Amino acid sequence: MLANSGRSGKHCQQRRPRIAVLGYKAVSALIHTLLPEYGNHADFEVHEVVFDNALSLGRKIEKDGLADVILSAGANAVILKSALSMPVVSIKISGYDLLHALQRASQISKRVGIVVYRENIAELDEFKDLLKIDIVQRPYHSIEEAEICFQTFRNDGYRVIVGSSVAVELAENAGLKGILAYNIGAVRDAIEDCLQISAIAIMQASRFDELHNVLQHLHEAVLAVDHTQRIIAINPPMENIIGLRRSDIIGGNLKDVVPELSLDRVISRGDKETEVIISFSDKTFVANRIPFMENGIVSGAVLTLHDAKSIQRADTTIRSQRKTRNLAARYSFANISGRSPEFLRVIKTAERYARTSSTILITGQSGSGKEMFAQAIHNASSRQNGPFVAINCAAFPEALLESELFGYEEGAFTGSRRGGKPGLLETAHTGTVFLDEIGDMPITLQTRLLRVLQEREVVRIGGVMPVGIDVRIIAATHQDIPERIRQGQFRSDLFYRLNILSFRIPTLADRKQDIPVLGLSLLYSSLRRLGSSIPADQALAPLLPLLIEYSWPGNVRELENIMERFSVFLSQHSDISTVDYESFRAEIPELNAYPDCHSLNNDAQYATQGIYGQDGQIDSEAINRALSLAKGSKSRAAEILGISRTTFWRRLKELNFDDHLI
Ligand SMILES: Nc1ncnc2c1ncn2[C@@H]1O[C@H](COP(=O)(O)OP(=O)(O)OP(=O)(O)O)[C@@H](O)[C@H]1O
Repeated sequence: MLANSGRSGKHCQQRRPRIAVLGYKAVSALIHTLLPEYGNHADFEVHEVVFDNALSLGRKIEKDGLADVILSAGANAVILKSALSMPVVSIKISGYDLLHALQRASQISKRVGIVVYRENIAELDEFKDLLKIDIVQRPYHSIEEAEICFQTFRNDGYRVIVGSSVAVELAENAGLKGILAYNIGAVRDAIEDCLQISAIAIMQASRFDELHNVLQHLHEAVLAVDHTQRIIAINPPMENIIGLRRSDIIGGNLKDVVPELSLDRVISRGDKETEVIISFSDKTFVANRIPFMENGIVSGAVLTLHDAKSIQRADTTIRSQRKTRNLAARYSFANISGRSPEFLRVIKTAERYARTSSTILITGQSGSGKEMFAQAIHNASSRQNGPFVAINCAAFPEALLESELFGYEEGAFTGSRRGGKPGLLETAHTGTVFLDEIGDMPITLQTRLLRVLQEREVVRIGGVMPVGIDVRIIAATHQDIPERIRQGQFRSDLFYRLNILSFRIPTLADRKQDIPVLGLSLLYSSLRRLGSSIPADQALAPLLPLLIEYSWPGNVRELENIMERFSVFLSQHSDISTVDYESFRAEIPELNAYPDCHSLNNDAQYATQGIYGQDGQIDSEAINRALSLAKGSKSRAAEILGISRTTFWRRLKELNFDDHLI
């Protein structure tokens, strides 16, 4: 039997089984007899206690984990088994033992009393006839009751009784002969049971230790219970959430320690519950409750808790990282063309702002380059590796703009996507949000946006849980916001929040000096895209006077448009000398508003030599042409030629222009 006791397993070798014996004198005497046989296989702690003392000691042993199993007998065993959840092995009175004890008793007297705890032994009547003795059974429930019982036996003339170790002790106290009902064989069997149970307990404990070690390194909060909801493992994040130390709650029952987190349902049903939203100590968690099975029976359950906010954040980060490529800003400051002093000032300001993290408001007419600046700022900022998300607030109906910006939870409205959808503010986490045409944002959404700017948190439509976001806002508008505020169309508090840093991009009409350079770069890239080899500068020259005269209500975007149309027109020619400028001019009626322009075909001769003349320098012809286009205004003529006034004057001097002209 010993060989089968499970002590050969790998885990069992880690430590010896610990057996606590809680019995009375006769039991401890038997155990001591067996110690030479079992002392090498297990550590025995023998305590001589009964009833309440046995119970309180048993509780302590269980709580402090002082033994793997308790070995007991009679009343003690009954009491301990009903009160403890740790294993309690009782010494069983076998029929043979009893027969043996009764036979010994019959040699003293033919009238034998049997005193057992609570219940009568049913088989005794058969022994009566077999041994031809008179047997009387008396159950007892307390020491006092047992003492009275022995007095009665003595008064009734009994001389010998058979019973448990307590009974034997009390009988002898009452002047009777006590014979122990169990013999050494029963105790040996009980010790063998204890060794087997301990081996399993040790194996489990070592599994729990491994589990415990793994759990210590997890970020999520984990707690495991056995099938009775006794807490068998817990990790530090869960200790923090519950607010109790591992040593205080391990071994305790989850239902008593933290009833709110009870795993009753999963244990009784055996079904897992995943991603359940729960509230615990004023926080929202996503909980998973998973039962674990052994041989098809639920043997315990695991609870994991994730801070809902951190999940949302991780989700947002994953989503935004996944989309980064699509959400990347294309432009940097290097792509921004323009040399006019006022434009250079704007670029400098924007570059300075890029180094900060504050909200920026860019004003300027439509097409003046607001988004381009926003992208350049993002790319020059510390957020350059985060997403750049742009939305035009004037391009959506209010409800759609709201769901695009703030996102929504599943079921927030009819047709909402399963699992909900994050808004752009969430998607832009760690990056920049460009809110174009903010001046056109409906006032109700302005209120929501203001809250986001103040709290740095977004609540999805239909949701309750705020999600923390780290975004930089760059807003832009062509509207006169102070005027919108006066009209009650814009919240002044939002304006102050947005207007922390601001700059205005001048209109193209206000910086005509930039037209040659901008026109050239736009035409050049457009021709390249079409695969045309026509030289952009030569092709552009004849058109420049017209471009400079034009008022550009659509700003750079309009210039970009016209340059694109021009490049398509040019790409049909293989040689610049064959380009018919008059017919192109007919294609762009808006430019024809320019009153008394020259015939472009006459100017086309300049195209072959570029805007600055044959040798790349501005020659007298070019100057005459520019002066005539500018109706004699020298600063205007300099603008037409795309040079500064100083350069223009220097060139006039070099070319010995008439003094009156100078
Ligand atoms: N300084 C510049 N250099 C080169 N290209 C420019 C410049 N400014 C604007 N653009 C080009 O002009 C077009 C319009 O610019 P952008 O979209 O940035 O203007 P916007 O002010 O944001 O317009 P809207 O207010 O209508 O949205 C873009 O294609 C951009 O590439």
